[in-house]
Amino acid sequence: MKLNRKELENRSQWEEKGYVLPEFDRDQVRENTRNEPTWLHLGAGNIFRAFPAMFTQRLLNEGKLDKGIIVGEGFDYEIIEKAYRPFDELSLLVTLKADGSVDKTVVGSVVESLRMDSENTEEFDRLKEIFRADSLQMVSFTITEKGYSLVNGRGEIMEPVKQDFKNGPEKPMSYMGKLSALLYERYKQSAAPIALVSMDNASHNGQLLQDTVTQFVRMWVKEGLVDDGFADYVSNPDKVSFPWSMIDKITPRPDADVQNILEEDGFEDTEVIITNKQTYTAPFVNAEEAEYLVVEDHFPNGRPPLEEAGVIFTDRETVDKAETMKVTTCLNPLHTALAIYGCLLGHTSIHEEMNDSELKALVEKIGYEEGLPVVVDPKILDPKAFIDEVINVRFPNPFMPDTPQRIATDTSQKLSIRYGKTIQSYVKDESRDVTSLRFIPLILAGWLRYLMEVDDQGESLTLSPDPLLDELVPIMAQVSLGDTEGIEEKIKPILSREDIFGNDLYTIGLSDTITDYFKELIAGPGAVRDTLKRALN
Ligand SMILES: NC(=O)c1ccc[n+]([C@@H]2O[C@H](COP(=O)([O-])OP(=O)(O)OC[C@H]3O[C@@H](n4cnc5c(N)ncnc54)[C@H](O)[C@@H]3O)[C@@H](O)[C@H]2O)c1
Ligand SMILES: O=P(O)(O)OC[C@@H](O)[C@@H](O)[C@H](O)[C@H](O)CO
Repeated sequence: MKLNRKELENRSQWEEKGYVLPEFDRDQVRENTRNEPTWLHLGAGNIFRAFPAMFTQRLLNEGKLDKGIIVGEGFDYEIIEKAYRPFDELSLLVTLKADGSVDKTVVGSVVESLRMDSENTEEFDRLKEIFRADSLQMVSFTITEKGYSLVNGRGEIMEPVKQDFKNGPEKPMSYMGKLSALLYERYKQSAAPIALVSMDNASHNGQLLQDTVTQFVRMWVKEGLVDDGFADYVSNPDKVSFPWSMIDKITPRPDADVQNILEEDGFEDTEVIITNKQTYTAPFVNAEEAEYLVVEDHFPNGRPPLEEAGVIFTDRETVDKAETMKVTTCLNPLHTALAIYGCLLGHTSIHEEMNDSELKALVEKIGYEEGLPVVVDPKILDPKAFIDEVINVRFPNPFMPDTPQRIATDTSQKLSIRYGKTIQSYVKDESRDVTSLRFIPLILAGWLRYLMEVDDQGESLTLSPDPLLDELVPIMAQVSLGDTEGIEEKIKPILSREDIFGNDLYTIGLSDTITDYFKELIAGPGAVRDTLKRALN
C-alpha cells in the first residue's frame, strides 16, 4: 500500500487492514478549494496534519464542508517537497490511544501544498491569488514561537527582515515579510476581511502575530513603500483579526515503532525524513487521542463550522485563561521539566520517565504544589481534571513515542512562559512568598546544567536545537563537574537574563536557590540524580 491518490481507489486493501479512508469526493473538494479557497494553513509540520487537518476531514466526511485546506510552508520547503507532494498531499494519521489500540486514518483534507518562497514565482503567485480571493476566511499558523520573531538571539533585527524593511513587499525574504506582502495583495485587491489565527504554543499568540505584522506594515508605510491605507486595513479589527488560541495535542516526531506497525500492514511509505533544517517529517504522523483547541471567535469574513468538530469558540479572555492554564501550569512546564532532566538522565521516552519515581514526583510537585495554587481557571476546562489527565493518562501512555529530546528544542524560548508566569504570580500576590518555590528553581538550575553538554554520567550530551545555543553553551563551557569555584559569577551572564526567564531572578530573590541547586547538580557524575532525591525528600 502506497500513499497516493491512485492507490486509494482500491479501498478494500486499506479497509481490510483497518485503515479509515476519506469519505468525500476529494477531486471535487480540490476543485472547489482551488476556485474558492477558504482556509490557508502556514506551517506544514506534524501538529497541523494530526489535528487541524484531521478535524477538517471529519467535517468533509459529514458533508458539513465542501472545501479543504491549502497548506503553505515558508521556512522549510523540503517538507512540501518530500512529505506532501510525493503523496498527493495525503497523510496517514496514527492515533496511539492509552488503552493500546491504534487508529489509522488516511487524511485527505489537505488538497494543495505550496512553498511560500518569493523566489519561486509560480508558487508565490498562486499564494498571492489565494490571498486576493474574497472567499478566503482564515490563515492559520503552526510555525513555532521563534517563527514570529524579527530579531536574532542577541536582539538584533535579522538580516532578511532588515532587507525587507528597506525593500518593501516586492520580493520579501523573511517569513513575516512574505506574510505581510501577501496580505498587501489582499488589501490592494479588495481589502476583504480575513482572520489570521496563530495556533502556536506562545503566550497571547494572536497578539504576537498582530504585533509582528503591524511592525512590518508600519515600517513599510514609514518608508513610503506602501500606502497609508494598508496600515489602517491591518489595524481595523473588522478587516483583519488576530484571534488568540490554545491548542493541545501531543504530537511527537514520526516514530520507528509506528513505522514498524505500518510496515507490517504492508504500508510502504514509512520513510522518516530529517530535513536540512532539522524538521522530522514523514508521510505519516503519530499523535495521542486527547485534543483541545480553543479559539477566540473573531472571524470578520466568516469561518468554517469547526465547533461541529469539537473546536471550542469563545471570547479572548477565556482563550487567554485556557492557554495560561495549559502552557504555564498544567502541561507545558511539566513537559519541559521532563525534557531537561530526561536528557540529563539519559531517558529517551516520556512515558518511561513517568516510571522514574523521582521524575514523576518532580512533575507532581511542579504541577500540584507550585502551579495549581496560582492557576488561572478558564471555567470551560477544569485545571485539576486537566492536570490529572496529563499526569495519569497522557504522559504515561506507553504507546506514545514522545521524547525529552523533542521537547527540549528551543527551551530558551519557552522558560519565560512555562515558568516565568507562575513565578510572577507569586511575586504579585502579597499573600505568597516567591522564595518558597523549590521545584521551579530546580528546573531552571537543571537547564543550566543541561547547557554544559554533559549528562549525569559525565558523558557528552547532544543538545536539541535552540536559537540561543551559540551564545549560551560557551558560557557554560567554563563550568566543569566538581568545580564550584566562582560559580556565581560564571552563571550570572545567563541567570540574569530577564528575556530568558521572564523575571529578574536576582531582584526577586530566586537566584540564590537556583545557584545552590546548580552547585549540587555539578558536584560530579551522579549528582543530578542525587540532587533530585534530596530535593524531593
Ligand atoms: N507537536 C505538538 O505536540 C504540538 C502541540 C501543540 C502545539 N504545537 C505548536 O505547533 C508548533 C509546531 O509543532 P509541530 O509538531 O508541527 O513541529 P514540526 O517540527 O513538525 O514543524 C515545525 C513547523 O514550524 C516551521 N518553522 C520552524 N522554525 C520556523 C521559523 N523560524 N520560521 C517559520 N517557520 C518555522 C517548520 O517549517 C514547520 O512547518 C510548536 O512549536 C507548537 O507551538 C505543537
Ligand atoms: O511544541 P513546543 O516545542 O512548543 O513544545 C514541546 C511540547 O511541550 C509541546 O509540543 C506539547 O507536546 C504540546 O504543547 C501539547 O499540546
